Amino acid sequence: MEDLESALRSMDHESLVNLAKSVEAQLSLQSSKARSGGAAARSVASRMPTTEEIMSRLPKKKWTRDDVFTMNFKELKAKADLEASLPPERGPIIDRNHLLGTLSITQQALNESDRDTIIQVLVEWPQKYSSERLKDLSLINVSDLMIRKTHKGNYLLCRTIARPVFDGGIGFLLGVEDPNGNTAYVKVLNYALLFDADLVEINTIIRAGAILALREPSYYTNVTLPDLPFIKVESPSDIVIIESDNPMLNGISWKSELPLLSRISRATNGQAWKAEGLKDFKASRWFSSAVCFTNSIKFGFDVEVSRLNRAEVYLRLGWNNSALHDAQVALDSGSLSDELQRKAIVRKIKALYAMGRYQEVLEIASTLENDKLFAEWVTKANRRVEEQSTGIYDWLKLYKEDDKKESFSPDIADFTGPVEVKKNANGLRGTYVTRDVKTGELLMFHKPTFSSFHSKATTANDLGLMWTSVPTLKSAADRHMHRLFCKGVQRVWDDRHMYDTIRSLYAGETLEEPRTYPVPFAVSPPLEHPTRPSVDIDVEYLQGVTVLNAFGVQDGQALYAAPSLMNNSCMPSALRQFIGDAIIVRTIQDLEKGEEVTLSYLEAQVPYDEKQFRLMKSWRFDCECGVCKADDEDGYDARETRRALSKKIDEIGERIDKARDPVTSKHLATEAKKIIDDMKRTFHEEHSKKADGCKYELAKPLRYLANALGFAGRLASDKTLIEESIEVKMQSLAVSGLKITDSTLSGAPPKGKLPLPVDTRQVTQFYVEGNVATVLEISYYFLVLGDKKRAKRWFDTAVWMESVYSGGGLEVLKVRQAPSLGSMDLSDLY
Ligand SMILES: C[S@@+](CC[C@H](N)C(=O)[O-])C[C@H]1O[C@@H](n2cnc3c(N)ncnc32)[C@H](O)[C@@H]1O
Repeated sequence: MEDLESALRSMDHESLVNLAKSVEAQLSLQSSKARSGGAAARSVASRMPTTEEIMSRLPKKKWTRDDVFTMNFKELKAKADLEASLPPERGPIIDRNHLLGTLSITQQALNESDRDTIIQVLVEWPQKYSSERLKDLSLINVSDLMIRKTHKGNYLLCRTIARPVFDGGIGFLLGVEDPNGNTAYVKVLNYALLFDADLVEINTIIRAGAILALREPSYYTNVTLPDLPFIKVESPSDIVIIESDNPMLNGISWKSELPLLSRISRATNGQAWKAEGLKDFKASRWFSSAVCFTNSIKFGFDVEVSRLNRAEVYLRLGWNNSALHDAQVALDSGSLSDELQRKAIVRKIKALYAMGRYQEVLEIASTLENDKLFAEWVTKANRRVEEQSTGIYDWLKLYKEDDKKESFSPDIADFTGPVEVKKNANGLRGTYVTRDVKTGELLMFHKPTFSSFHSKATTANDLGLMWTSVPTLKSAADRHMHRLFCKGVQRVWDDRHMYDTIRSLYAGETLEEPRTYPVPFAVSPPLEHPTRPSVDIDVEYLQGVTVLNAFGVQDGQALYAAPSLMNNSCMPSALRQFIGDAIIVRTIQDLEKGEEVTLSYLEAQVPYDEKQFRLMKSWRFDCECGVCKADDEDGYDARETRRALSKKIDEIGERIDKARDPVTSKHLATEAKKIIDDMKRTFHEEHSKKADGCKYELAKPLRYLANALGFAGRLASDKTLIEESIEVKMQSLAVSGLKITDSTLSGAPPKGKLPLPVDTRQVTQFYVEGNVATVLEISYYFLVLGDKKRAKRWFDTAVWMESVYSGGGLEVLKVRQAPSLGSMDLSDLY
């Protein structure tokens, strides 16, 4: 801090007070009025309005794309467009002390911020990134910078004059100078790899005195501090950290002296860099550890060991391509001892395995099968090869592990079934089956492209985030989506093919058209240096893809490539589920070759108006599936009545769950029945026909009613009530999309081997755990009634349903339906 402190000391009292005021002004302004990304703000916690609140402001409204666009973004976009239309102008000369003082005070304010502090970030339009090679750009200086201009064809060479300040949100604030000693203020946004870093790591990557080349920099006015315009670096690939011995510095001399602190490097020889690398490795500072080992390699110290160490660090960062390369170079050196050679082979295998190149793992490991470790790799890789080609997995083991572990990432090979991506007649791209498939067929089981578990997120550095992205037309009141995007930056860092794949996913209506999916395979070169990504990262596109395609998984969020290409239907043909952070997509109805595979983006029970609003707001389309059309035709007033009745029955449901005697249960059943009858009247006559019987909002109320009837029936040994309960349970399944072919309650079932009492060409549209439980309850009630045959048929139906949903059958049913099975003795049936 010496440099900042001495700068502050050199200012007189009045300038200090003014400086403090201006920074405060900047901070408080940002709390009430969002500003361009990356600055701290003290403010009270605000929250996003609920759907009810939004809808109450605009009742009886069918949401259009324009409504949603207008709400927040039109004005912001107009402002950004206006700013962009003004001519560039020369900025003021920046006073070094003012810059250093601002950085220092900002750091102080951040240190003193409490947990309630929320950073408001407004991501403006468009975010820039350069795709020109540094060597094709020509040098400019600070005095050449023009405000409101992106300096195409140029790079700015500069070095930092203070430690970077992480603003707690999405940016690092830097003070820099050019070789002439002229200073500039830089905001480096989206440098995701350092957001969870500690000071040691931050200062290793961008140390005070670091030389930077900023590719095609953009210069902006600072509205709150007009004498501090800033360079905004939005893509982490635009900031190139230059080593002091880089030939491009030949002939460059720096006019001003570096402050003392900046002259102190963390290490000055290879041995010391290696030791620092090991220190960082032990402290899980992977990124800076990779930089330290890169330095020890450069100094020629213990090169192959350092390279192998770096390979291990790369594996931890998910940079498998570069890890593979390092391990291979070490092996090719021919200088490894037996022990190091073994390490190199293991790292190579780990990298190949992580990339899904199981055949290559087998080729290497099978020649070393006498070694126990390699024999295990052979077993694992063989299993993965089989999974990849057959789609056969040990579901029972996976579900059990998922039950036990938090933040679980299963060790599986990705499987993709008979699907292809193509456009329909309206030009909408989607996923289609390439052959006839049966209900319950596995279409995809994929590990995430990148994921972020909430429980694993470190919050040591950052403050709350209120994030509004104009390009993606999205806002978020927490940092989970932003964290996922950061994982995306890390994921594409050393993987060109993955980056191309991201570019082929839909990023929203305001951004470029996605490229064709799937993309041809591209070999990625290994990282030249850990701080230099192999791709030019279009952060705006990556953000768009992340917010539009992310799936919520247990305890986090994840992005998957192929599953992002499925469109929505509220009568979906497939269902997605998760085991840990891996996604499973299965059909829930028989499909003919060429039919579309659709998922429901929202939960079944969401009422139409909320659904329409959420689909429009988040994905900007109006769903035209049968259920939505039928619900739309019911009319707003009928739907409003239905919503009010739904709320009412939820209250009765709570009382039903608490009831302990048959009289109360019977009484509640009568109340529930009346409300359900009223709800049924809110669906117009043709609704069933148009929506294939689906009336999702009735499912839960019917279950409440059935529970009340069943409870009363069992306690009072009243056969009629139990039968009534079975009947209502069947109705609750039917309104969820199950086609019941035998709803008889008594009498002789047909002779011979009986089919199930349901049409197995389609299962309920949603996997609500309650659905399988409901079928088990029907089975149990038949058992109570002494009808073992029907009990068995319905039990077999539950096993079939569970197999459709999970691929697992009876044993998986026992795991997933353990709570239901624990409360009913069905052991006679299996
Ligand atoms: C996750 S993507 C689905 C795949 C996308 N169609 C593509 O080409 O990559 C979500 C976007 O697809 C479009 N979409 C999904 N379901 C739709 C539907 N039922 N009708 C119209 N557009 C839909 C919307 O533009 C939505 O924002």
